[in-house]
Amino acid sequence: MIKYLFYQYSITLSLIIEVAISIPLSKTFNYLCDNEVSVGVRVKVPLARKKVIGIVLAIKDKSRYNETNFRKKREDTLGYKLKSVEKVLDKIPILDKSILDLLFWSANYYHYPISKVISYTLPKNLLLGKEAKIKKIIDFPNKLQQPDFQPTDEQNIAIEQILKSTNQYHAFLLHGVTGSGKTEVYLHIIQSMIDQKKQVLVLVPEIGLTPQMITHFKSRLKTRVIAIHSQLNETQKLDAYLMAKNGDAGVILGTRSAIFAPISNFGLIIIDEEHDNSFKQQSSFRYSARNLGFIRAQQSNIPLVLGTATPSLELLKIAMDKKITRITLTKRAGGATLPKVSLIDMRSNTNDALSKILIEKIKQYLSIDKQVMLFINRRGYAPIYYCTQCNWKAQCNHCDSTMVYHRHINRLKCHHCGDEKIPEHVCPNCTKQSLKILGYGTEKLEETLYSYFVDTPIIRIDRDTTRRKKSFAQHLEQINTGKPCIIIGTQMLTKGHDFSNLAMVGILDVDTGFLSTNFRATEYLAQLLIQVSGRAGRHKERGEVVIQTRYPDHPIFNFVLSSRYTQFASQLLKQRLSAMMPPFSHQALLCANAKNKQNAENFLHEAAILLKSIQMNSVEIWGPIANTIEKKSDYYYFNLYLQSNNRVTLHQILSTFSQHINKLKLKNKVRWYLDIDPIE
Ligand SMILES: Nc1ncnc2c1ncn2[C@@H]1O[C@H](COP(=O)(O)OP(=O)(O)OP(=O)(O)O)[C@@H](O)[C@H]1O
Ligand SMILES: [Zn+2]
Repeated sequence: MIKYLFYQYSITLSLIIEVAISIPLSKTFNYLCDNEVSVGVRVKVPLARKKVIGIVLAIKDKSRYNETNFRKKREDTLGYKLKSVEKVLDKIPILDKSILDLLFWSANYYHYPISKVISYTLPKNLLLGKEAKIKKIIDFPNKLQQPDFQPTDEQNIAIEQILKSTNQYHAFLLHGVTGSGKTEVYLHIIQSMIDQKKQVLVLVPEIGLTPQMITHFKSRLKTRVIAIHSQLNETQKLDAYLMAKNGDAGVILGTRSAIFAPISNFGLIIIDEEHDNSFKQQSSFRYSARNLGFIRAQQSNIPLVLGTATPSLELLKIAMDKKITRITLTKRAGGATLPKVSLIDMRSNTNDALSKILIEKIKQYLSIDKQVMLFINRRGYAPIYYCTQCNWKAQCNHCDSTMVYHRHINRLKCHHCGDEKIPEHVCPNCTKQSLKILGYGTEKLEETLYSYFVDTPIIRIDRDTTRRKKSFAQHLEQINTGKPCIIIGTQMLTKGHDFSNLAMVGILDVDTGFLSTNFRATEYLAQLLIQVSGRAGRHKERGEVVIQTRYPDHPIFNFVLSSRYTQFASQLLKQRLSAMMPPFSHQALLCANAKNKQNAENFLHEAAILLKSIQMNSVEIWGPIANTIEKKSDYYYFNLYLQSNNRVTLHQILSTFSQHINKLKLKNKVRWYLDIDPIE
């Protein structure tokens, strides 16, 4: 009798639930569940012969079962027999409604399966079924340290204006010149949120910026500050996730993936260095954390502040359209002025990395105990290893690219696939002993500088010298002592850093930016030049910037020399408008790659035919076109571009396409992906 009652009880509670499982499958699965269950909790379910963890996405049938329709309901729409959930792992949902809304929105917009979106955004330990419990809570309270200055008038206006719009969606572009003290504005608005018991999410582009930003925030804010980024171990990741979720952390600071952090009492989102490309993920789930910032702020009905000295054309356009409020900080804080910028014409200079004028200037600044930074965006010793007799070049066997010589390991390395080899001694083509290196990378620059400045510390910061976990932080510490030194910096050093004794910046090699086929290259170059220049002279004495170039007549320099980024950007916007390119139109990219070149290209031909058959006026299709680097790691890459003035139409065509993609004959012979709002 007892058994019978139990049986009946469980029948009356059986529900059909939809579950997302973190396996590389795009679809979701239906299960029967006999227990109380809510959307967003984890469940353990049978799949094939395994037991796996999944997240409940929906309760599909709320009507409870009775014996008459019991048999019918145990099958799903395709007639498959449903299996039962083995265990419900959580009482409180791991993903609450607000975060699920964001994940569904993202899956839909990026045409990426919801199960994969979830497994990308959830800490691994949760996906493995571990208990949702904090192991080590971050220390609090912090030792506070107030600054010895008051906000400037411009900063005060910015703070007031933003604080007027709390408790509602409102997007602000905080456009402040380099060194204008945007961080100070952030700190004031964050503290005001904390006082109202709200949590704040802060996104920064570069992982290297997080430790110093965390220290700075901890010294100023009366709240627990936590970091979310890829260098945390799995326990730390779970702890951070849960501290954000349960409200223990007042500030959640992280790189792009932190946009998916669960936040219970959301008050504000800040995205620093909004223009930076690292907010767009360039593999698997190709989302833009900056664009999702807008969606998340709208869904949570809170303000969004995007700060930068060099706004992206996207943001300048929506500022023109009055969809975002632009606030400007026109002066450097604390009395500093913008640096003096000059050009050095390198056309008469042969192959030397450093012009004589630049070497003289470095000497001058070091002699008055200042620091100097040289920017070069190429790591390794030399980018080309070639034969002076027959012009043979060391190429990667797997990619369409030359191999870069790295002296400290005496290897040629491919920067695309990571392949390495010992350099040949004789030319493999003409067998002569006439092999040489050409060009400069950070390693060779370091060596050259040593020959001129024997006693000066040289700090090289690139991916090779910062591979170890704490090495970047150690280098920064050394710079922050303020002692005279020469810093060799790559892209990693361009953003956000505030070195108080850095007086001069030399920009050695940006000319490759003029040769790029990407229509955004000039925009990026202008941003890079202004950002790198912006590291000089941020405190008191005016700094100096010297740019070496073989294209001194390029119009971009007119603007950069006089720090007129906005005017330059408006010109670029006009060009984009007349060509109807983004941000005046919307793009998507279908990329296919395969070991067999023909398959990759033909798959896109098939795809183009399918897309054209969907009949959407106003969507243009171009391609297939071979990728700029056609072969990477033995795979051939081809692109098909879709463009439309109407975002909705573009997404409709992509949805229909996704539903019919199984019809494409070559589908299983290629790897393919969709990239929405591509930037490369
Ligand atoms: N009101 C102020 N008075 C004096 N100094 C200030 C003031 N506000 C900020 N500063 C100082 O000015 C320097 C630059 O500030 P911050 O790093 O925030 O600039 P930023 O706007 O983020 O620049 P970038 O875009 O180049 O990163 C910092 O050293 C900061 O302490
Ligand atoms: Zn390679």
